[in-house]
Amino acid sequence: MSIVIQGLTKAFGGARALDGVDLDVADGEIHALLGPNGSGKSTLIGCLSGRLKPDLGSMTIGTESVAHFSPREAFAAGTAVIYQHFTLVGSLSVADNVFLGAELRAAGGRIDRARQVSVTREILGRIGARLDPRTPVRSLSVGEKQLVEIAKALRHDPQLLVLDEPTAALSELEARALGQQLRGLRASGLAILYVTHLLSEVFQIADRVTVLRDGRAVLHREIADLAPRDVIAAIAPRGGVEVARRRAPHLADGPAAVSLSGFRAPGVGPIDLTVAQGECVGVFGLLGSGRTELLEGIYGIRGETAGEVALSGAPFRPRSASASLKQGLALVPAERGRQSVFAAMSALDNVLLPFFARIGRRWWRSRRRERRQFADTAALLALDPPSPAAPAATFSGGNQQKLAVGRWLTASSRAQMLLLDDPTQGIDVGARADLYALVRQFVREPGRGVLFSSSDPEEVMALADRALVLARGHVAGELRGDELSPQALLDLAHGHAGGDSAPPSLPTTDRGAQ
Ligand SMILES: Nc1ncnc2c1ncn2[C@@H]1O[C@H](COP(=O)(O)OP(=O)(O)OP(=O)(O)O)[C@@H](O)[C@H]1O
Repeated sequence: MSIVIQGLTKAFGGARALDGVDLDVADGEIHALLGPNGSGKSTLIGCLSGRLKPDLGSMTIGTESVAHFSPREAFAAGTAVIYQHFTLVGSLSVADNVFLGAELRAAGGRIDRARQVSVTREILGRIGARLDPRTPVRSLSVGEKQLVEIAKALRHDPQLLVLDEPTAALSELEARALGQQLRGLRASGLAILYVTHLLSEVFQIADRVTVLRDGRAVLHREIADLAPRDVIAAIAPRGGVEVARRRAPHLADGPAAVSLSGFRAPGVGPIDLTVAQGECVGVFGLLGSGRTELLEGIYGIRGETAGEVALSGAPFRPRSASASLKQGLALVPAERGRQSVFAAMSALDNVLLPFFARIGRRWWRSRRRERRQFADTAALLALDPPSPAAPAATFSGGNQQKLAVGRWLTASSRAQMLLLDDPTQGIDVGARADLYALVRQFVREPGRGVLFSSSDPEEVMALADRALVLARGHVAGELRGDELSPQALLDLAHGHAGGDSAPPSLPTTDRGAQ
């Protein structure tokens, strides 16, 4: 048994993020760790990596059993963690990144670049990655950077490799390739703990699964003995999003909430598109298809745009976030951490931010009303913890995303046209269903429209009335009514015109089917 965790307990203030968790990962096993947002997954990784000190319990890696690790001890014991956010230096080569801080030196103290390149090539070969170790990291795709992170971890011959939502930013093909590489590593005897929200991945690559809820392990079983619905039931007893659950599309023929004609922004266009009032339109595309560029272009934060845009019939020129907000056009960007959540501000301030913009610098604020508004949003989104005063930084990743999206869906929202870029990244299956319901409720109010982007066909199926498919910055097609299916979305996104020329084995997507 390579790693055994027993009775791991960790509280923040009075709240137990981990409450007596037992978990073991065998050599040569891929063990999936799932659970709703805020269930303790990152806390558990923090304890394994030495970033956090558990209050109780023990961790045994190999033969060494400890109550807590320092980061250095965790590393020495053979734990390597790969986070969602890369730790690479763009200006350095792949090999220099792999050896950063632990350079190989030739006699005389000079860095032995030739040896670094050959060792890196050998490690990359081990995971089947065809990458030149001399390439600067900045010119690599997201998927390739992920491989460099893995190579960097493997250089230290870890016993346990922990991956924290590794496919969140990957395209479908990259995610599939990563799956294969991990299977290769499993065959070499490595223990792998794989944190994800995507059930499709779990069923494709994991041997066993542990589900955490409220800091406790509520399911711990061989994957072969489970069906997806068993795992969903463990994560979200109230009910999660099921595969291709399709609502009746709203066939909007009312006035336009937003219309684009010959619209171009850097990396995308020309696009002709109308989102009618009352309509929720999905922009589907793989990574690099131009979906983020389109949304940010309309919002006015992508540099020069061309073509015509109208908001509720009135001509509009995208130029800045503040100008857009004034016109009732709001964007929730894809990278919440960097762009839209104010880490040091309280949860309440984060959610009610648009409302404050409206009342400006007025001295008067009704704390009671604010708290009520916050409580409504928190309840609707199952925010965990639902505490208004807690700084956003103390919320789990998925709960921060709820703050970012929830702020525009509150009763106080002044947004009429909402642009949502990959809105459920990092959000668990239960909260995802809540969020979809809220977006639909938002768009039912008079005059409103939603344009969202996604790389998950199931998300488009669940949320969109109609879908625009982008590929390489251009419109590959539009799907509505019965034409809209996961296969049709993927076919168009991959540049296949018809269903009979489908790309090989399609169940995987970069966000996965739920
Ligand atoms: N530094 C901190 N201070 C206070 N509370 C914290 C801190 N870090 C985590 N928590 C709380 O601990 C609980 C577990 O959070 P954790 O980040 O481990 O969840 P998670 O399962 O990784 O969630 P997600 O799927 O959203 O990433 C949450 O209630 C969170 O708010």
